[in-house]
Amino acid sequence: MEDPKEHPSVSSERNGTQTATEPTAKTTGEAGGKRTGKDKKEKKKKKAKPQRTGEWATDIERKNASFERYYEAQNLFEDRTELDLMLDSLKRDLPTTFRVTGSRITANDVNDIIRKVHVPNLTGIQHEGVDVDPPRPIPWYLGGLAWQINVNKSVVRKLVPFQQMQRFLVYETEVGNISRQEATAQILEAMHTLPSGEPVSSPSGIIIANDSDYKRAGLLVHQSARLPSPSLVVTNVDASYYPNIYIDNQGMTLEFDRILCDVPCSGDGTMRKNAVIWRQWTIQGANGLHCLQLRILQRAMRMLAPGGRIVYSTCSLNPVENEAVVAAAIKSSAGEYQLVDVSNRLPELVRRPGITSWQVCTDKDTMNMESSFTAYWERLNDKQRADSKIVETMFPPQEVHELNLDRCWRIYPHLQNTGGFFVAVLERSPTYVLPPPKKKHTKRPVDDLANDSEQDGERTRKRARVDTNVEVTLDTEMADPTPVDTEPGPVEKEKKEKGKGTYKEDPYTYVDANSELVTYLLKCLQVQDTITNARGETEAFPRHNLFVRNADATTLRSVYLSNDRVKAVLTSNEPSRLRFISAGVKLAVRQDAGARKAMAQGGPDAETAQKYRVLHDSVSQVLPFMRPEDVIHGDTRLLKVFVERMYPLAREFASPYGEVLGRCELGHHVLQIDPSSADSEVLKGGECAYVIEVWITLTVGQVDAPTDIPHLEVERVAQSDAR
Ligand SMILES: C[S@@+](CC[C@H](N)C(=O)[O-])C[C@H]1O[C@@H](n2cnc3c(N)ncnc32)[C@H](O)[C@@H]1O
Repeated sequence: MEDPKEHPSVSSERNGTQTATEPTAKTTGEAGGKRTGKDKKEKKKKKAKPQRTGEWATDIERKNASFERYYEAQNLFEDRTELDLMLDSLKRDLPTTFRVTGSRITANDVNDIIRKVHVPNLTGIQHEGVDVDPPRPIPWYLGGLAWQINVNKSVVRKLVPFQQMQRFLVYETEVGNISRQEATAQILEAMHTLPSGEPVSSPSGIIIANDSDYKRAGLLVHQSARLPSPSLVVTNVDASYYPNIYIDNQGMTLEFDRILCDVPCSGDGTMRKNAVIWRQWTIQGANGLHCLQLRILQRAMRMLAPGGRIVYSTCSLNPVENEAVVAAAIKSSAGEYQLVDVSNRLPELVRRPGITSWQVCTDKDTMNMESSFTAYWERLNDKQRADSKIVETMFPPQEVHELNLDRCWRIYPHLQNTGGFFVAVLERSPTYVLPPPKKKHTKRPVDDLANDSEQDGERTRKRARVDTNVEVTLDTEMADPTPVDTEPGPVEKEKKEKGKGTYKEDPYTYVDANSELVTYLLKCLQVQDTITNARGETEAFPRHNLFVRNADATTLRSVYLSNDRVKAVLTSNEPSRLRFISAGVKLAVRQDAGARKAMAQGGPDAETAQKYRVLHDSVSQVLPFMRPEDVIHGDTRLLKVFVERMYPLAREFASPYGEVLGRCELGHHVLQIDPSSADSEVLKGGECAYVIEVWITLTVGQVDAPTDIPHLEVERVAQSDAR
């Protein structure tokens, strides 16, 4: 369920031998011939400057005889013609889909702009005499917040209204209001949304997002930066050996209420957008992932709380990666886990039930397909058995009909013009009693981690009932399908080595909540210690959850904020065991420039200049704790100046804002803009106020100012990161 463009592994870094954009010998006419110096230069140039991913798709032949034979043998459909429909669909480009991010207070406003401006603009137009389909809401997606554009990219490029919408999408994606499908981001959004639909800026739960690939883990940080959250921790470990996560120093471990195992897979369901998979798909690749997928799922099963749920998903249609994994995992749980009947969920999403009979390809050369492990095993000699990479769990187990595999969802591309997916929901019995805890291990080297899972978390764990909203995602994108019957090549080896790299992240150091530094910081941010919230309860600003990313918390440069649960995890675990990559949200940064300038110029505010500035994305963390009179209220004229000017001078704002900003103390301020003041009908209808942070400082003479300003005049200048 991921965006291929975000997947470095499908482009040149994936196989390290031939990039998707490299011309093949066939297309360059090089086959057999000697390369000239010019050819080599050309090739080097092309290598150095790869085309954007996505553009290569059209060059790839969408054919793979082994793939087609493999799926023919699976008998997925009653009628052979349906298989043809599926294969045909896999050969077509995937329509563009996106969703408006649900928890953002702007979600309805952004959706309204799509509905009221872009859809009408794109309705009733034609391209080369053919009607062009306007964007349509995806019927099964909640709240009408997901959209599909069924128009070919080449057409989009030619039609002005589509170009306009494209620009809108790019911009809104950049600021986080629109998202290509990313599971982690969606879970984060869900955590930031109350059941009533109301957004919540500081949920009490924790989400741990993990990827064993360092770059991909970095991508998780990057993607989540669009929805900064004090609840998020990103880790970089092998999910099949995920270490126990302690939440105190007594050995109490975290149990998750929900786990998403979006496991590495062969990705054959993504062929519509990653056409390169047509070329790369091999049976060894798919078979080779089965054991890792099973280990990841089984590790997740041991980290789940009684009554909790796991979603196991792949973007593959291969039963060996899907039903076989789920069946083996349930079987191994000795009745503790079962598949959940989710047939009443998302009724408009067309899908088929999981299957109970499938074939395993036991010989890649002959494409020999078998349905019984016993029959396969019996015909092997000892040497063949020792070398065999085919394992019993790949086959349908004897009790296949008792496992409710029909509760799994198979989402086929031809049913609703989508990619191919597999989804299963597993539940741990609520009555399962965890074994007593074992003493906590501290400061163990990273390589020891396997023990946590293999010798087993179960025996080591103390029962820790933490409340709801504890979630983890144990992976991300399609991994390299390492062939099962070959040694890993140099690229795989290098990747494995990289994964084991030394942990070199900055430490997470919580700041003394009662220190003068924290008091000063909160004063600069105009944060009150306590407020009475909308429910009439007294709520304290979580000053005890402020941390810095260095060992010495006596000077605060960048200040981060987490919630209590994230703090418990960060402070109870050796960072190198869990390999924390990022946690919480960056709240504020020290910005002495304004103060220094004021001092240097002897300006009137030299004494009072504030030093901390809240980051735009964290305004929602401080706003509820600000006194209403400290928030500057305005209309869209105020907003317009910020949109048009990088460093507007106070007097460039129309009255009364020029005067208001001119009187403000230097430093951090928050502006709240009432949308009903907008000129545009669409903006006017918006439900939410625009809130932006503004930093007021002094400027000397002309930064970007009208020429009538005397050169050395000291003036107030306002700036917002929200631009
Ligand atoms: C299907 S993707 C998940 C996509 C992700 N949910 C998203 O929305 O972006 C699988 C990911 O698993 C990662 N991976 C592969 N092997 C892993 C392992 N042993 N442990 C953790 N992650 C792994 C890959 O790097 C890849 O990013």
